[in-house]
Amino acid sequence: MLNQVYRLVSTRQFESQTIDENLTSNEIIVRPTYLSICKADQRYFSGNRSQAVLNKKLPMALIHEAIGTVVYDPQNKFSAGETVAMIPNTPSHQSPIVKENYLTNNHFRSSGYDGFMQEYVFLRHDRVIKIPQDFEPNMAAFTEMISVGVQALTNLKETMDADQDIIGIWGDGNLGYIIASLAKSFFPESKLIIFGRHQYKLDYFSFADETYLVSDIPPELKVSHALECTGGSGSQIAVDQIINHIRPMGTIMLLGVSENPIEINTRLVLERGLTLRGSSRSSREDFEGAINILAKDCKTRERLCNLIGETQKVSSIKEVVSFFEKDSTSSWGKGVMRWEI
Ligand SMILES: NC(=O)C1=CN([C@@H]2O[C@H](COP(=O)(O)OP(=O)(O)OC[C@H]3O[C@@H](n4cnc5c(N)ncnc54)[C@H](OP(=O)(O)O)[C@@H]3O)[C@@H](O)[C@H]2O)C=CC1
Ligand SMILES: O=C(CO)[C@H](O)[C@H](O)COP(=O)(O)O
Ligand SMILES: [Zn+2]
Repeated sequence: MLNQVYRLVSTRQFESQTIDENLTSNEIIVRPTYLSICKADQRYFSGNRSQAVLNKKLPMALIHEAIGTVVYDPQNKFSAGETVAMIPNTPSHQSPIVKENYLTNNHFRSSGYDGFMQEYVFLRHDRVIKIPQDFEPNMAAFTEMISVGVQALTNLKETMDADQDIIGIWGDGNLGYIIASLAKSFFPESKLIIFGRHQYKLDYFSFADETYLVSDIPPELKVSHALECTGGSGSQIAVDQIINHIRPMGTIMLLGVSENPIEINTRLVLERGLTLRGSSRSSREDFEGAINILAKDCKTRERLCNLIGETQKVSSIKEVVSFFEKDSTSSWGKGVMRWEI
């Protein structure tokens, strides 16, 4: 079957390429409908990766946050027209120890393998998951990012000590907001404090117990554990600040992506017995967890709808480029394309 794949070929330039695809019995065909842009997509689109990485990974279809409708399922596990979230990570084997999103020879769509900017997506059965009909589609489009939050909070719960008093989140943007929205499901008794750089963004976190501008944190304030959700150059400052505002033996979850290594004050990490744990991407189990939480808790669903930013129908490559440009300058929320190419 001939399929149009819309690949980024160079900075800010997409091309439609025709691929002849063969459906295997263990695969399903999905028509993408709502596609949500991640900061990782923006780094490729704007060329904010090393030339070596760009040479290695491009041309490549972007987008790893998307929902779609089932077109054909040879195993009839899904009916045509059903709405599904597509899981971007495709592991080639299982491990009793390593979670599927950390296995080495993974294929992660839009990171070396074609993402969801396609006419049709051919996926393994276990890489799609049903989305309840009452989920707002622009919010459901970023189920993957919500599943990343489930993975991070699950990892924190696995690693932290018995002190559950105060959970601190550094980062007042998309990832920080998602994790803050999920935190009460994981730590209902804990106090939630958000640390950000913009008061107008912190104002969205009205459900948190406290918020602070990072330029104005009381020196004596200490959190039990923290999640760093900043990335880029901000993460070095954030991690340094967390180390200075965390209790002994606290756990720091690292989620922000930086192009260059960051410096960490290891002397204080040792002195305070801190644990740093990386958390990246997510597994099918995290998608199931995210959907279960949202299906049961419409308040969290509504809260996450506050994260819907720019939305637009796109029916040409030109409109995709202009939407990426618009998203890159948007001050709040997730940009979501209604895919009509
Ligand atoms: N680990 C994973 O699996 C995933 C990682 N990510 C990564 O997470 C990072 C954040 O993504 P996203 O939330 O979408 O980005 P956003 O830009 O929406 O949010 C980041 C926010 O953190 C603020 N910030 C920067 N420095 C600090 C600091 N020192 N203390 C507190 N806040 C700070 C930023 O302010 P300002 O804009 O002024 O810098 C911005 O408002 C990115 O690097 C992204 O690639 C995203 C998805 C999954
Ligand atoms: O956004 C993410 C997951 O949702 C990851 O940070 C992203 O997949 C990292 O990929 P790359 O190394 O290609 O930037
Ligand atoms: Zn992402």
